Amino acid sequence: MATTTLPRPSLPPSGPLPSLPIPKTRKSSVASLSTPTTPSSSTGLPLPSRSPSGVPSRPPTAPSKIQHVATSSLPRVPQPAVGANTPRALRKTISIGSFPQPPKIPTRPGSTSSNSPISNPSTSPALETSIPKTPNTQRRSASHGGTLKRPPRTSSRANQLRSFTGSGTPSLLNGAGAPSVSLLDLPSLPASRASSAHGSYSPFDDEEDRRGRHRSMDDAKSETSKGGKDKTGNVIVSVRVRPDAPGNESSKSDLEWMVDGRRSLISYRGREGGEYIYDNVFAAHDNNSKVYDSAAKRLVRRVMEGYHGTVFAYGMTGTGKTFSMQGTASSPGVIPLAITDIFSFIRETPQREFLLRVSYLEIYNEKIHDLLTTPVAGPNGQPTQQEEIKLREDSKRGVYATPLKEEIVQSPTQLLRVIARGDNNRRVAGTQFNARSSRSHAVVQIVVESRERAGPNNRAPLPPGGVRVSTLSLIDLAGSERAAESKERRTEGAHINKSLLTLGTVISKLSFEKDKEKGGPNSDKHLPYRDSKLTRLLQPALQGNSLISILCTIQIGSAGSIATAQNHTMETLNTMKFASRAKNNIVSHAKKADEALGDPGSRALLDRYRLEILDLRKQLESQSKTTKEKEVVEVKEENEQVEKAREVQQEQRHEEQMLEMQLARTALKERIEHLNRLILSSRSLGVNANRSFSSLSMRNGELTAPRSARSSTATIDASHLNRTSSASSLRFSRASAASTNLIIAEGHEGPEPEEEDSLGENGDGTATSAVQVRALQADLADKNRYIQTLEKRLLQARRSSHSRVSMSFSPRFGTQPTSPGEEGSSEAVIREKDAEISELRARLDDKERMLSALRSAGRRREVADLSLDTGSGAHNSATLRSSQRISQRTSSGSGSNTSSGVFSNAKSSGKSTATSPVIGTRSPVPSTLSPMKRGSKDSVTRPKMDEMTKMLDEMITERVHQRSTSGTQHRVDSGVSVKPSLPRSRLSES
Ligand SMILES: Nc1ncnc2c1ncn2[C@@H]1O[C@H](COP(=O)(O)OP(=O)(O)OP(=O)(O)O)[C@@H](O)[C@H]1O
Repeated sequence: MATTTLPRPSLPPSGPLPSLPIPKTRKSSVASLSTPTTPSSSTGLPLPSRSPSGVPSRPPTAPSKIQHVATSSLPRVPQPAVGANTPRALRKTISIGSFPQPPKIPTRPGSTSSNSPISNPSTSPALETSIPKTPNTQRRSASHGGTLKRPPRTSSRANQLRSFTGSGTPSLLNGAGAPSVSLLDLPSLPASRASSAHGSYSPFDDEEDRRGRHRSMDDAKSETSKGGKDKTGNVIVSVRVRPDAPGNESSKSDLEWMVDGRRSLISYRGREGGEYIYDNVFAAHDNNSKVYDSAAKRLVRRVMEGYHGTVFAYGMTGTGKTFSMQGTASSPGVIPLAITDIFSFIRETPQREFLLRVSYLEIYNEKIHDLLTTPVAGPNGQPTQQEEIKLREDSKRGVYATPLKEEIVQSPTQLLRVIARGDNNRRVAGTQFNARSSRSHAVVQIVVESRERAGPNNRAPLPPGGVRVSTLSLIDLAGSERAAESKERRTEGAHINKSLLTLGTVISKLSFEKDKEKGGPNSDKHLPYRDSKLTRLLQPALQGNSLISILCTIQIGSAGSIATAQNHTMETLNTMKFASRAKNNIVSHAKKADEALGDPGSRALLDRYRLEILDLRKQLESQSKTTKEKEVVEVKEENEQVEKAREVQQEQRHEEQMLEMQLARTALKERIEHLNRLILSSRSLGVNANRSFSSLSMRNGELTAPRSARSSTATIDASHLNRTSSASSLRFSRASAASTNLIIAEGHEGPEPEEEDSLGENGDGTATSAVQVRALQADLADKNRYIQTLEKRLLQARRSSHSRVSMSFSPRFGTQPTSPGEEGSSEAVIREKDAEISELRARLDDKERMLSALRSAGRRREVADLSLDTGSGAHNSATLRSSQRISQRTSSGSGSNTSSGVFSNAKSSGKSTATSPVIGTRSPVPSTLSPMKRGSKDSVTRPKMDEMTKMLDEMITERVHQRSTSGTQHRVDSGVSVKPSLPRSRLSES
């Protein structure tokens, strides 16, 4: 027979999640939820009545009756007392309605309920000898021809296989058990039919389910009142009969079986025949939905409420275990329907929050494989070996496989996909009995975490109450099978059989546990959980920590051949016995899982995630806070920086401005001081040595003679008209005008320095000083104005180079100081001014020298005059002096109007009618001097005067020539317009 092993897809493995825990609270009590079961009552299952030899008894005439009785109207038949010593007599059933009520089954020989009409295969004397052999012994026997007798053929197959719908027999699964005993009979939340994945639910089912439950409970009550069987309650054992393959002829053996689903009874009339009553019996036509509803639905709901639950399918290969657990698209099995219910429950329980994680493993050839982890291809292309998964045990988690991948799921579809992925990875192969036989035990574990949802007013970090963690294990066992043809199949089969045998053995020996509790003779018997991975993994459940639902699948059809029929019968009987032992021996003390209170180290992801979420939220908040603060700080800093920069800029600008101002002020002050110094020295020079020439002033950059000086000069001129030649005066005037830019009238006879001095010294000295002071003041005012003008120009020059100067002085920009050229322009102006001042000083010096020369010439002339005018000239001189004094007095009193004073004085004397000697105009010879006098005087002194004048003229001309050259040069160089007060025409003349 060709066998194929489905290849596993090579997907990258994902990191394993924490392994699934299996709580191990073997000795926990469920007193609060269910009344303790006594050993006798815990055996609960009505088992087939057996003959003393151990062969189940069967009613000899039942089949013929069964087929004619309507199941709905079946009356209950009084239950015969069957005990260990009950004679092996088949219960005679006239009709289904006459089937007896399920008897109480004695748990062990000598038990108080040993009068149960149905004996326990594992404990009844009839089975004492056979049970140790089962299942392997029996299988071995069967494979060697079988030890079981062939049941007598009593009826036709059609009649025998007739099953009865409706559940007249009390069972835990269908809710018929005593409500106070079975957790699985506790009222559950109404089923959410609408949530069924494939619409397998219907209102009819609901109604039927309710009716069935009510009916069953009534039955249970009546049974209890009748002293009927007790049940373990938390363990549900169901048997499902697989329909025969279409086209198979019915064999005689088929007719020996009778399946009564309504009463959860299977009757076998062959050898070792009898009646087997379970919690549920599903006939061939029962669909997966019914199987789930009756065998697993309540268990799943209990799991959602916090109990651990285990559902597993057990049976011979090809009998429909996988079909029952997984189902098909049109008929979903226990696993998909459980998933649907899980999410329905979550939807119906808004007061709690849930977290689901799922793992999927298989035990293949006694090795555990993670079906959710896909092996990765190694360097040689071959898939790398998966890390070995081991079973571990600790007090908190019980027995668990590690490392095992767990996936958190959030929807039924997601969960179904995960499981489908695991199914794809499961090892299946074709065998003699199943084209797609599961070669491994597959365990789906769904861990349900739940906790009370926090109310809107709850401000605690975690919701009140802890996290409850429960586990739903859905196990599809590999089928027991006979030796296969291929070595691989044989090896697989050997492992499968071995593990199943161990499971059977453990379950068989579970009765010893009861003994232990009671201190019975078998209390020291060892339970070989560790003999197989399967039993080791199931240990917590088998020890009673979990609600258990066992679905045993059988096939009673002959499949066409006698050999097959024989084989089937033996296997079916073995399976049925296994189911009976499980029902009788497994005691579940399942209780709700404790709520782990906010333990971060606990395996409850809900708590860990909650705490992590809290932590992350805090981090996020602090981060966003920090970010905000940072942003604020950054903005602040930016603003501050901008503000600072602005302030710095402003400060720098201010500093620059201040510096500039300071510089300008300093420069101006210095300049003023310098100029003042210069002025002072110039004034002092003028006052002390050059009184007449110090009165030179500058108006608007032009050197002019102050009026006082002019007037005095005019006066002097007038007084000296008779003594100076017009030519020399003219020459002097021209020379001095050229050298000093004085505006002196052409033709004006130069002043008589001696006379002037004598006027000051010998005449009205006070008046002379006042005139000089005024002249100096005017001169000073002129100079100040000139300085102001210069300062203004300096300021303008500074302003024009403002930005460059700022840059040069700004430390921020680090630029170089102002270029020498720019600075030079200011300096040039200053230099120029200095030069001008120097020039002026030089001119003053010249004038001084000229004055000295004139004075000495005057003295010499005076000496000459004195020598000539002996006696006669004294009167004229005195008169002249007198008139000069008057004139001087008048001029000093009139101030600026000196000339007019002079003229008025001249008019009053009646000596002068000539034009006034206005400075700046050619002044005619004063008329005060008579021509005769002048002529006589000139004739005497002319040679001397001419000589002196000539000498002076030469000196002045030379000097003027030098100065004019240098002055012109200066003016050209500096560009400063120092206009000569003399008109150009006159200058050119000079
Ligand atoms: N109740 C049923 N109704 C219809 N078909 C069924 C039923 N039970 C089983 N079958 C069919 O029988 C065949 C074998 O069933 P399945 O593979 O579920 O057996 P198994 O017990 O899982 O076998 P194995 O132990 O070898 O895996 C399948 O084709 C399945 O569809």
